[in-house]
Amino acid sequence: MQDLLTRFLFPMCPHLSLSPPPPATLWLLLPVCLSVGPPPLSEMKEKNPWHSPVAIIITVIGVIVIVALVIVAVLQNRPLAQKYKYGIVLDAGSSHTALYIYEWPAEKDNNTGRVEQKHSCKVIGPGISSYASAPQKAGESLKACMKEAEQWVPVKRHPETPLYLGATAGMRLLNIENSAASDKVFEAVGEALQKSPFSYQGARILSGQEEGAFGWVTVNYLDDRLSQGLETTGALDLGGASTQISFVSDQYDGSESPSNAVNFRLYGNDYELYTHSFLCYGKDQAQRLKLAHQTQSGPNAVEDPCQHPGYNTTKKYSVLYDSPCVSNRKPQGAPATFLHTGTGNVKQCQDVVKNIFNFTDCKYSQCSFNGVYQPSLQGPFGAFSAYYFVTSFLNLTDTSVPLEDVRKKLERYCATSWSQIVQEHPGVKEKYLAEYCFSGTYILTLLTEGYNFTSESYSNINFIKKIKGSDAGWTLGYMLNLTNMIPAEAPDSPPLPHAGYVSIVSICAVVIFILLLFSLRPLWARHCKKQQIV
Ligand SMILES: O=c1[nH]cnc2c1ncn2[C@@H]1O[C@H](COP(=O)(O)OP(=O)(O)O)[C@@H](O)[C@H]1O
Ligand SMILES: [Ca+2]
Repeated sequence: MQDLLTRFLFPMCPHLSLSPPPPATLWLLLPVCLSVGPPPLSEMKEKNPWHSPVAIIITVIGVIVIVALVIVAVLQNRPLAQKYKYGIVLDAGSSHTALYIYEWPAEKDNNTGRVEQKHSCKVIGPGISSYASAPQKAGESLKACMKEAEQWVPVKRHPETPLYLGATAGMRLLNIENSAASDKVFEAVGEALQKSPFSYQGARILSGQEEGAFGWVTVNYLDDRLSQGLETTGALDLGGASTQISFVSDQYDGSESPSNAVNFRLYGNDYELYTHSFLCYGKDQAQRLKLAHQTQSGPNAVEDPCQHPGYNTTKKYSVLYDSPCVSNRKPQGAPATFLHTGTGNVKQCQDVVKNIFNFTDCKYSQCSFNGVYQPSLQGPFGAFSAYYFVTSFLNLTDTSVPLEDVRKKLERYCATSWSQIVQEHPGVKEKYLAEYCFSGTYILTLLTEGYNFTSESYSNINFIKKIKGSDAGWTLGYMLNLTNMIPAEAPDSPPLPHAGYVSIVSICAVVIFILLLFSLRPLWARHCKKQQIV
């Protein structure tokens, strides 16, 4: 460009200098060149054309315009001090409650992948359904985490921050068992949350379908699959009282078993999701189902292949049967307690676990278990919550390891004596330690026999806890839905990023300026000639 100027424009005004100026000053000389004609020959020696008022004014204006253009371009593109919005969701699960704080840039709500988990807080104590006989305590238990949330959300954002509480299978079961008690727990929890400075939006029980579908939304949102219209990931959630499976299958259009269909239109794409929640098939209730089955044959003692050899505990029948999942199976004339001992045999454990599933009744073209329709599995799956806790403890999260090797590893673990297990894991709660052998076996049985994962499709499962720093679970999907943060249609975006737009406008301005100079060239040539003649 500068070369062009030197070769074509500068010679137009030979009166300005005998030799071309350095390239950097060429641009500044242009307006001067244009504004001042060559002075009469008589004046050439005494009057410097640079001192003409018109030249000075035009030079100053030119410089101001260029500087303004650069400032505008720079200011427009500087990273803005980001403002954030917040949302809080309490996951009132059967075993415990957890609080999640989400954060997203205030101006860009609609952009996918923008909402992130800022903080989480684990409520001390059991799940809210365990407070049926003392509901006030359910409300009190949340206070510490609510105080923590007040520290994490900036004070000026408190009144506009929505706060939701969603309860899952623990409260579903309490509601079945004693709906008055469940109402009282919600009352107490509502009272406690209303006292917080946040915008409390209510507490309710999620349906199993919602729990499954919002888990699927979370996983796919965090993976940016929804906004980009990519193939989706299925979601497998294992809780304490229920378990969910959700995925998109080409085979499923909702016509067979419509009750399993959830339809979404997200970012301009339609999704027909298959989802099912199995109440009582979370790992804690599944353990009860299994024990209920085992106690049928001999009510005084249970020799359990799913417990480690040397495990020996006395358990209360009243505790085991205190759940609608098993309450109708209590053996007649059962004693108050039974002796629970371990033999540590995975193959036998698998057989006992299989007893809690019904694989025979199916009125559809195909089923998972208990007569529930399930289309053929498709695509990758993210398995979270207790799927992750158990497989990570057992070092079984690597699904590229053949299923046979996974089973062998589990066999060795279960056959280890209880005293050795306790000794090797001093920091792990005994409640969890006592159940990993069962939970590992249950997970493998549920996946392979229940959902029909094969040795090949098993490797499509990813055991995950977090995706890009946010926990996998239903809470984020629930909040995105309630705050309308995922648009049904893809948001229109400008064809060019801002920096590109500014650059192109600047280049165009310069090109137009140069073309203008070229078009004026003959005029100037004539003008210069005239001056010389005079
Ligand atoms: O560190 C852990 N190790 C093993 N299991 C865990 C750990 N933390 C949580 N869990 C289990 O994860 C499950 C979480 O279930 P949740 O309380 O969400 O029930 P829900 O989803 O059925 O309502 C429970 O079975 C709980 O015992
Ligand atoms: Ca859960």
